[in-house]
Amino acid sequence: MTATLNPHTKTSEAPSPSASVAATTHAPTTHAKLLAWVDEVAELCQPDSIYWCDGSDAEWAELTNELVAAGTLVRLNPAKKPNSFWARTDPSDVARVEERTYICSAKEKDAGPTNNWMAPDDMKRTMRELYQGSMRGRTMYVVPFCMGPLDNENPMFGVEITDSAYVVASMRIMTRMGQAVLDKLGTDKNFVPCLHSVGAPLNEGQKDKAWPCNETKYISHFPETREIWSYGSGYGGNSLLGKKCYSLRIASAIAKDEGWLAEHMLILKLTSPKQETHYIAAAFPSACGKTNLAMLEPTIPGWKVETLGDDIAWMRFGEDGRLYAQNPEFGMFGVAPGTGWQTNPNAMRAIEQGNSLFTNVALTDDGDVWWEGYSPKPPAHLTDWKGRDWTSEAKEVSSHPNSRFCTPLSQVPILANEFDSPQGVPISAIFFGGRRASTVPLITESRDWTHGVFMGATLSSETTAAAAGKVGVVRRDPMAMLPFLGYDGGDYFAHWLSMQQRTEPAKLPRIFYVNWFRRDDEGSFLWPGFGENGRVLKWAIERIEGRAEATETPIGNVPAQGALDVTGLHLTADELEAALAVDAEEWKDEIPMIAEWFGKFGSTLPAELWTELDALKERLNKN
Ligand SMILES: Nc1nc2c(ncn2[C@@H]2O[C@H](COP(=O)(O)OP(=O)(O)OP(=O)(O)O)[C@@H](O)[C@H]2O)c(=O)[nH]1
Ligand SMILES: O=C([O-])CC(=O)C(=O)O
Ligand SMILES: [Mn+2]
Repeated sequence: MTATLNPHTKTSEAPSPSASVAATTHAPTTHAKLLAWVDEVAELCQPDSIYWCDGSDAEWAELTNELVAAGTLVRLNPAKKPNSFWARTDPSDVARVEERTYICSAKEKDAGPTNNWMAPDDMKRTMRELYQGSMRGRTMYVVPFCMGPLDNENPMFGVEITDSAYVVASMRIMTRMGQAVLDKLGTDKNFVPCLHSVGAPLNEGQKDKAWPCNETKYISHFPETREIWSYGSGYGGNSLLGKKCYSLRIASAIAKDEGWLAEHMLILKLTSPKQETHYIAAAFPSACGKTNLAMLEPTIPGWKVETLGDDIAWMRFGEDGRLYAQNPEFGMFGVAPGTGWQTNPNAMRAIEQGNSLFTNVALTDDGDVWWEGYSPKPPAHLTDWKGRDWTSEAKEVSSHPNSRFCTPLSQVPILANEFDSPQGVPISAIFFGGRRASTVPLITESRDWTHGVFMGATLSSETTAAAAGKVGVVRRDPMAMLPFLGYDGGDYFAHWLSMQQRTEPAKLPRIFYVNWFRRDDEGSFLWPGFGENGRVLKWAIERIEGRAEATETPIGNVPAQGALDVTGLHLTADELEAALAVDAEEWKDEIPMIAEWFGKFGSTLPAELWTELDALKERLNKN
């Protein structure tokens, strides 16, 4: 193993070793396939050295020290945020790049109409050229990781090779990683190879940038061979390959083959004052409230939420025929702006304990972080996410709208004990939700599973800063998976519908559609959201328990008058009515948009969904 992790400390007179030799000589594994792959990548990318990550505290300390020395990280004041760091990216590398994300299935039709596609051989040829020598002057890190608990019956292994120490540090927070994973991998277990390079080789003596990246970016997935190749970006969803790339895009393809679901969902445990417990999974598009709902502090007395996951759920059938969910992740990569003591106190409590990376937020003069919504008033002076002086007079916000905190889930004070359970937790309800200023009511209950799948398949939301591109444009985002589907969307809907054949339909979770983001004519949110969303969870659970009243509408069941608990809430009757309203005219306007959306999928769109659309149309016209 190389003594130092940092290529920057390499003296210029030291000759570059032949990397491929180093790969196997000191490897802490005898897994032949893994060794061969590491050799192959080293030969292609030509790093100066190879380092196998063990996941230890000492390694974390060394990595972060070196990132501080390189100017990528700034150590925060330990009295404010112990063992934590501030990172600023290149201003061009701040979010997922959906335009540059590819599903390289063997056949184009298998990627479906919502994904970019290139033939696997063509993509590999293109990317091999880019990877050629792309790690020159750098260390190549080998990061063995596992998505989900290591004691799962079939642990889901991955190995990420990266030339970014920032990625290694982030992967240590986000996944179970290091020597324990290598040990479990043994000599021949399967793993998903994940190759990542920032695409910024260093010539002899060339000074590195604090945030190396490349204008050319590719985030490529090979669903049949279960491989991920990423190039050019160091940012979150583009570079932490265990997250969206593996746990959603590749896992969704695996799940389809094996009869389970890999979804963009939070998982929470809800306990009523009567000590009834229910587990709820909820899919909202990026930056639409998953982390917040997962950690909610209900305002209604006696109700309790505990967290299991804030972004991804893998759901498999248990022996009892119910769907059991597990969070494959180990950390949070949460949206910073808007996270504060008023909105998400549990996230703040987790962050306070430190051991975190903060990316593209602002830095205070006493070495703490700040972002819009962190506290009601900003400090007098900040260093903004671009490294400039910032005061409240500044025209721009201090933190990028997609700035993030990366924090261990173990620090969430309300983490449920079942978090590590290899069985997962049985899901009672699934919520689909989006960010819609109009049309979509606070909560609607589906009529049955097929109707619930229709709700998910037609889910729409305004785009957010979580992806590069325009913000605030309404688009269809089926099951909040539009950017994360590893195969054809029509086949995906069919897979969802097929759950009814895999168990007794009564055992499936009840599906609801929610919208925290409806606005009045002045543009203010109609519903206070955050902790008040506990009231909506309560109604859903009481529906399942058969205790709450609903009114049937053309789009599904909404809370009957008085059924939603609004005790103590400062909301006028008009405001409540507006939040819950189903406006048939607005919904009639949705019909052609849904028809156009469904039309995109051609023959793979299940006929049941067209039938649902026809039935909705009919109900609206009768209205
Ligand atoms: N008005 C309103 N805003 C909310 C609510 N819940 C979350 N938000 C805001 O929505 C933004 C994103 O919330 P998150 O909970 O981080 O979203 P997410 O779905 O976890 O996002 P990703 O991590 O990108 O997948 C933040 O600015 C929140 O403050 C709500 O109930 N009402
Ligand atoms: O993947 C990312 O970069 C961040 C994230 O959680 C999302 O966009 O949903
Ligand atoms: Mn989140």
